[in-house]
Amino acid sequence: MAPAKLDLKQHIRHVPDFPKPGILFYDISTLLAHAGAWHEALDRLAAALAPYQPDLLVGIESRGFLVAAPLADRLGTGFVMIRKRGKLPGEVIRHAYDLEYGEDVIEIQAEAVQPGQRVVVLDDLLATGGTMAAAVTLLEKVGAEVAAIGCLIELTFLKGRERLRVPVHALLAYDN
Ligand SMILES: O=P(O)(O)OC[C@H]1O[C@H](OP(=O)(O)OP(=O)(O)O)[C@H](O)[C@@H]1O
Ligand SMILES: Nc1ncnc2[nH]cnc12
Repeated sequence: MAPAKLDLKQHIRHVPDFPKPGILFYDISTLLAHAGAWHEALDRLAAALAPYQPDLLVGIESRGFLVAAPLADRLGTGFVMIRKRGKLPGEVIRHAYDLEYGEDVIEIQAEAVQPGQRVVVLDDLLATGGTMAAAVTLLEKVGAEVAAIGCLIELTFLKGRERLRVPVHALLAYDN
């Protein structure tokens, strides 16, 4: 008999009312802290994303770095950071996007991606999709071909996927 598949959801901690009242926070710290579960999560994401044959993996600050960097090593690709305003040295390309109140700015180093390179973008969690949609727009601005998106967790009830025009691979889905 094949061994039972590891239930990765058992390694996600749910923290009510963080960072504000009414928000249920899906904490990946417990997954990262468990060597076997983290290894398995990376294995599964690597298997889902390898077929896109990316030249580069892109991680979104900050928890996206934790996913993208080890995965890039697995897939034998380079790793590129998308960071919040003012964190990256040298020439940067930026994209400003609207939040519920105000705006946010993300940046990438101007030379990080060559026009036409295939990239896969990673984050820990897809909620409203605002962060990921902004990252895709920024990558398109620098001429990248965004082949796919990967994340550990998708909050399906927020319908973030509907804002994205590229295939999305989420390891774990939560509908509330
Ligand atoms: O789909 P969205 O509604 O845009 O939300 C998802 C984003 O929110 C969280 O990042 P956060 O801004 O909390 O930054 P962090 O990774 O540095 O904690 C998460 O890591 C995603 O990047
Ligand atoms: N509910 C949530 N849990 C963890 N990270 C998040 N980022 C956006 N929403 C989140």
